[in-house]
Amino acid sequence: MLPATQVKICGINDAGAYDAACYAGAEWVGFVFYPPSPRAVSPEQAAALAARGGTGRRPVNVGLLVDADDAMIEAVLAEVSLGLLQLHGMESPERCAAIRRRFGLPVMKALGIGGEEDLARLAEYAPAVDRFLLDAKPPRGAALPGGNAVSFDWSLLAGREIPRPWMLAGGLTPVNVAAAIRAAGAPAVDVSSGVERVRGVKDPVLIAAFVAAAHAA
Ligand SMILES: O=C(O)c1ccccc1NCC(=O)[C@H](O)[C@H](O)COP(=O)(O)O
Repeated sequence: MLPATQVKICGINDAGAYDAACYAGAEWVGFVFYPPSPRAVSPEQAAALAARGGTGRRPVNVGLLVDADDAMIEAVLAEVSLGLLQLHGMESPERCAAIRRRFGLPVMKALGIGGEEDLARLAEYAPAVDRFLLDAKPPRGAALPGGNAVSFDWSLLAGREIPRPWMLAGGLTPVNVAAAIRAAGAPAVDVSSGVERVRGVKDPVLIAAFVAAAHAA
């Protein structure tokens, strides 16, 4: 039997969402350390959420950073234990490699995919990262570099050899995630807006529905 598609719930910022992700069996939870985001948490808030127990299997904690300097990463890691750093800004391959080296943690680089030219960047980044998050490009004028509920053409990834483990993101919802997994051949998926009814506020029912749909796909 093929392993189930793995799931990351991004932008966890309250206990109900954290518990729902654990209970549903999500493999990763993402904490956004980017103050302009409505989903942002402080390192202390993330630590308190990650310390919650008795809610099922514990997911891997992912720290989402946007062009963070070393001091910021140090401040986060001083408070919360992370298993993966998600770099969601304009970090170069050299910067990704430097972060991986300095902090000794696996790095996932987020790349916006709009066409073939974006897929060519995968080879540039592959030696410097452990995983890719393939997301939609932010719409023109968007306030955030991710988490914008926008999808891209999933068929761009069909049959493609991606040089690192990867997850699909961008505009996924409990309703479309199974189709997206099939179209892209995604081994893992990431969601933020699609499990919110109000921007920045996760809905436990939608989290459960999303994880169930992805695991069953
Ligand atoms: O979610 C945010 O607020 C955010 C802020 C800054 C950079 C990235 C951000 N989110 C990135 C994610 O990991 C999202 O899950 C991914 O872009 C998909 O988002 P969505 O389309 O909302 O599911």
